Amino acid sequence: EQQEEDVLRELRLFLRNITERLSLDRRFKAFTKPVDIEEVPDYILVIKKPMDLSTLLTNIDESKYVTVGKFMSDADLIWRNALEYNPDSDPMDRHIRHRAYALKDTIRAIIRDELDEEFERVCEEIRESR
Ligand SMILES: Cc1noc(C)c1-c1cc(NS(=O)(=O)c2ccccc2)cc(C(=O)O)c1
Repeated sequence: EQQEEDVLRELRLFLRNITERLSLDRRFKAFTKPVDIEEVPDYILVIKKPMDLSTLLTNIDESKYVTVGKFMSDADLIWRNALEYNPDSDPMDRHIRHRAYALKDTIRAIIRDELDEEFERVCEEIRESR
């Protein structure tokens, strides 16, 4: 009913705000768009579920996330994929891994500081009721 739509709208605003802030951070430029298959042809052979910040934003707009937890699983794919595809000790791989870990820590710090547990519990109840 209307209250549920109000909660889901507030969730979309919260998640859009986080995603846009991450996209503005220069450290995360390589995570803003899907990895370019022309540039990195074997990427989709290695990475089963590509994810990036612009795709997160589209998913939010399409009401794909009913809880912060569902959003977090997709957001975590971004840095997990980067660690998986760039495991070597050469400087380029190390550089993208440092940014992947910075993304992981930044997402968790924002959620810990800004997500109201009671709000997430209400979102979980809506998910279970659907
Ligand atoms: C991400 C990612 N995961 O594996 C790799 C490898 C990367 C990655 C991919 C690219 N090149 S790209 O054309 O696919 C692109 C450019 C700008 C925004 C988004 C993607 C650049 C870099 C970089 O560090 O600059 C990293």
